Amino acid sequence: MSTTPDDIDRMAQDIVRHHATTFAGFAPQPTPASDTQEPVYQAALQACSTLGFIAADALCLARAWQARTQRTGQFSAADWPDDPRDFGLRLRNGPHVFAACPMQLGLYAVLPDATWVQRMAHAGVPTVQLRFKSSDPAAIAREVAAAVQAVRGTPARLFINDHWRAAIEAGAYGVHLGQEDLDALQLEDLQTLRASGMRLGVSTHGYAEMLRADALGPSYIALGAVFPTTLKAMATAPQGLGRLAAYARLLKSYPLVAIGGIGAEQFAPVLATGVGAIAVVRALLNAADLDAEAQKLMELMAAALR
Ligand SMILES: Cc1ncc(COP(=O)(O)OP(=O)(O)O)c(N)n1
Ligand SMILES: Cc1ncsc1CCOP(=O)(O)O
Ligand SMILES: [Mg+2]
Repeated sequence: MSTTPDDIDRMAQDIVRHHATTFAGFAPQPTPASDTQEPVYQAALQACSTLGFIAADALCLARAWQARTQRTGQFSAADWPDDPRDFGLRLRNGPHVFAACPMQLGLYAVLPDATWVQRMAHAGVPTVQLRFKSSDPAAIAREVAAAVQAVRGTPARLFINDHWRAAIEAGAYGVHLGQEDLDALQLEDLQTLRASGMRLGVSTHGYAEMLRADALGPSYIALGAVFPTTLKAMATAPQGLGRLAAYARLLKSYPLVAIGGIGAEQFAPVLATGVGAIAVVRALLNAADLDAEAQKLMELMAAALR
């Protein structure tokens, strides 16, 4: 007996009913055109769009729902897909595998200059990032070299945001690149970066970007923005804790970093999703007593990961 459009609607409604609470707060999105007649795929595409996933992410989820149904021989509306096999993830088995970093990067301070990097590394923050926004090559080289010097003698791992050539030059621990940064990279650049032994962290904001990141075999994957942030204009809505938990289940074999709008009050619920690190900007930069705030955030992290 063939599946009718009403059957597909019923399956989609069943998915939405099971997951509406977890993924509450997102405006329904238009359902993208389906490139297959497969009923599970169509139902999942419709449901995930209703739940507010953007087209690129709803398509990934529909493929995964369909792949799992095929793999297990059973359609389940109740279980959100979170098996890497159903998404075709490579999990660091692909051709571009970057050097490993610890699963728990801990408190991750994203900082505007080398002076800040020095202060936070000496306060004991385990992971720091120089996020120095400049297009002046001499200023970039100077600041990156100063940041590398600033962490000397401390155990802090230093990631350089954006400026990957300067990071290689100065001998940083790793680099952090976003989706637009990846767009600007040639294959040879990726090869150069990997061959340098630098760790690579990649920003993601949903399923399609997570799949793109996974194909590179990065050292860690950043997930955000979890909550609204005023620090950076985001192209995607704040993802919230429900999505963050689903992303963390799917990517549990990677070191994961949550970022965006996270302050002390959110540390426990964010860490409960399974991520091993929280990246913060304003929570540190706006603190009245910087060193005390860094200690407090590190203690919150240790308590939650204990
Ligand atoms: C840990 C971490 N996560 C995300 C970002 C953002 O990177 P990107 O999307 O490239 O944006 P810019 O920071 O370059 O404006 C980050 N820097 N660090
Ligand atoms: C750089 C960046 N990328 C995603 S959110 C963000 C800013 C996070 O800043 P804050 O912790 O102050 O919200
Ligand atoms: Mg960037």
